[in-house]
Amino acid sequence: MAAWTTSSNEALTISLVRPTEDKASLGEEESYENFHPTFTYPIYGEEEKIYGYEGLTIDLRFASGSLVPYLSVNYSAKLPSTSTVDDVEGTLSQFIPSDYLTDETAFLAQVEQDGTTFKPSGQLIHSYVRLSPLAAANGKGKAAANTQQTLDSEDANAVVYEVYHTTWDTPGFREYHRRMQLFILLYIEGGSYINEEEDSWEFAVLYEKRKRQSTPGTSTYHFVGYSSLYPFFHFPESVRLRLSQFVILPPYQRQGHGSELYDAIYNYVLSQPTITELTVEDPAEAFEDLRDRNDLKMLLSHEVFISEAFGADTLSHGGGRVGGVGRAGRSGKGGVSKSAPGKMGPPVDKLWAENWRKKLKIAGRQFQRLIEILILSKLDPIDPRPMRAYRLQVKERLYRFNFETLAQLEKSERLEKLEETFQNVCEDYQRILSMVQ
Ligand SMILES: CC(=O)SCCNC(=O)CCNC(=O)[C@H](O)C(C)(C)COP(=O)(O)OP(=O)(O)OC[C@H]1O[C@@H](n2cnc3c(N)ncnc32)[C@H](O)[C@@H]1OP(=O)(O)O
Repeated sequence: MAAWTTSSNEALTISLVRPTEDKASLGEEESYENFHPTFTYPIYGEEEKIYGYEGLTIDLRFASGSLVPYLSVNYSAKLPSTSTVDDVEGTLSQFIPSDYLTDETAFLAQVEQDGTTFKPSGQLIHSYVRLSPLAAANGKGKAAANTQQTLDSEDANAVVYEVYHTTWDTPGFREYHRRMQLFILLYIEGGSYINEEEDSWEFAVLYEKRKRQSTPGTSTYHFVGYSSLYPFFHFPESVRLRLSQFVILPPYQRQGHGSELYDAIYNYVLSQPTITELTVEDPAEAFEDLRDRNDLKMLLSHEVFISEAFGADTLSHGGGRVGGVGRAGRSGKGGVSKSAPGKMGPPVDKLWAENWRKKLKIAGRQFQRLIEILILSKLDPIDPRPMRAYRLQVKERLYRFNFETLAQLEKSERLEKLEETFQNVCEDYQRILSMVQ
């Protein structure tokens, strides 16, 4: 039986294919082809196994910009068709647009055409510049690599990345979304397709933009990842934007692109007067880390917030930073006297915190956690009074959050459980703090 059984995660390879000219300018370390999915259970079943083939390969390629798909299923031997032999192409085809290509020549022609015709649709909301992986590997522009923000987009070694905001009304976007949504199934545990009938969905799509050597002044675009966002309307006219799905494709992961996409969405939320809050639906652990890290960096670089939080002279002592972290900082020094005590306590001034939470449009529980993390970063563990106040503040939140479970326990058990949870939370906060150092 094992000989005829193949892991669907291993059999399926994904490629993002660029036009020949754009491929030629890539370095060896830049590979956008032949990577694997993390999950295929939504397609091939819980076991992620395909039965009935030997030497099975499922070659799923996408034109790197337009994401036009090409599918080719190959094998060295196949059992006679029975109900137990899987229909590899038939099964996968239910999850991709029906007009996928199976003719390689037609696909490669589409890829070449992409080079001159494909442009992202929607509204440009954010762009940033990175040193190209080739230049970084060759040690060019080392200084620029360390201070990405200062790299000029016109620099020959620069690659620009752009984030576009779209809705279903964006021309051509419905078709585009049908091509990219497969990545949600392949990379997000528990991910599923969103309902196209719901009109309100919004999206933020991230592209790499490369200059074309042969035609100065022109660029090609390559898909990096995206996020889907759902606005919940609240009476009378405010909106909570819920980040629902978020994916950066494997060749682009762990290079800071997820952080840029998240920041782009957050800044979009700040710029929209009707949106009051950014919330996140059921975040995966890796995404929680990304969110915590970016939210903390934002707070630490906010001079007014930090000076109010920890006292007016915090900044002059560099105290807004945790272990020396923090960007150049936001401008503005508002109304804090030199001797003003910090509002963080502990315990934190709740009214003050709630005003900042609203201003910064961060969801309630997330903001409470961020405040707790920041307080912990300043606490002297051997000073008993603030330690006690901190423990009570955190435990009060934990108690409310876990009320149903805790209320069923005996008092002594409850206290023990709360203390244990508190210790775990502090440990996790220390881990998060070490990520922003
Ligand atoms: C609500 C939801 O949808 S939850 C589901 C989230 N999505 C998924 O799980 C799908 C699969 N995973 C992914 O799509 C991605 O891995 C994400 C979204 C989780 C993270 O995106 P990434 O682009 O990899 O994140 P980013 O690069 O910004 O940060 C990740 C790491 O890269 C590091 N990093 C940041 N900037 C750079 C840089 N310039 N160069 C190198 N590494 C960097 C960070 O330190 C971080 O490392 P750490 O995780 O060890 O602390």
